[in-house]
Amino acid sequence: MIEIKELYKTFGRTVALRGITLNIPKGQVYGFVGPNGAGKTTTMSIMATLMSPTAGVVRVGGYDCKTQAKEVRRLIGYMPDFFGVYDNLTAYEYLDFHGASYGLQPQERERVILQMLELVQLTGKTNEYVDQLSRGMKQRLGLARALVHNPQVLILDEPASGLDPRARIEMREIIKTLRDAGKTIIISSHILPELAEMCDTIGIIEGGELVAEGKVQEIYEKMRTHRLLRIRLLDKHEALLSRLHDTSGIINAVRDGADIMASFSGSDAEQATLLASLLAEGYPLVSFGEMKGNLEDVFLEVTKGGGS
Ligand SMILES: Nc1ncnc2c1ncn2[C@@H]1O[C@H](COP(=O)(O)OP(=O)(O)OP(=O)(O)O)[C@@H](O)[C@H]1O
Repeated sequence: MIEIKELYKTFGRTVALRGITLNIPKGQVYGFVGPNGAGKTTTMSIMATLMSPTAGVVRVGGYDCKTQAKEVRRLIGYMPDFFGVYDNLTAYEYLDFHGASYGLQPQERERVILQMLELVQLTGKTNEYVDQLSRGMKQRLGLARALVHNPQVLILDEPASGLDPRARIEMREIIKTLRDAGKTIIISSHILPELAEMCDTIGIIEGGELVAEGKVQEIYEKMRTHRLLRIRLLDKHEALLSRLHDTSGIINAVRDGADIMASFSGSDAEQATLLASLLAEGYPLVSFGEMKGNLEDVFLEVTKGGGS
């Protein structure tokens, strides 16, 4: 449904995108993850036909975002990361204005707007002024706006940013409903564990490049350069620490209460050998296990030193 090929974008001397290539099949939820300035907004703006690429091609539903912008716009709903100021417009009027700009006839518009307000749980705020809504409500209204013309593809730029935990959960639930309705969704965020739960595929972008892509677990496996071991023992902690510091493959080892945490760059076989040796050497081990990281750990590892 979305095809990005060798996408480059420069702003003067700043190279914002350096050859991004990705494909998003119909009905998929794709999470775009990266630090500030990585290029998420730039990529999404190009998809939304608001910006032209310097080089490369972006197609939505087979239409070229640069040369067939009108066709692309019919297919997409875009929710930018900033919500503009709309003095003196109620939530209803705001959606009515956008519905009209998509050419929806008054009767149809009314039906769709009421349906959208219900979807984003703003039915009770129909006649409230937009500027008086909370940030979470404004974000939901922005989502309703993006949906007014029933687009097949949704491009959501950090829809949960600045929201409190409860508002984030509400936004996530709405996005799940849209996913279940078969929309193709591309969503960017810094809220990594939430993306992991919602998305089929995650793309990690840094410095204008896609540095990893795949299912959450695949990325984790692919990008992991070392594993974190948690070793619990009855005593001999200091002895084990110095033993580990002299062990090849151990990058670092620290004490954490009754446990020792060690980062280890060896293979499964080397890990098995280490465990067997420690037992043979008489360390009173209670447990020896590998800690599974979440997407946040992967992200930090992948993008270390980048962004902010
Ligand atoms: N209009 C512009 N003019 C000049 N430079 C720009 C412009 N838009 C973006 N950039 C630069 O392009 C790079 C990518 O920015 P972009 O906004 O796409 O990142 P992002 O991943 O969306 O970051 P954030 O999470 O902060 O929104 C940054 O270095 C940014 O400063």
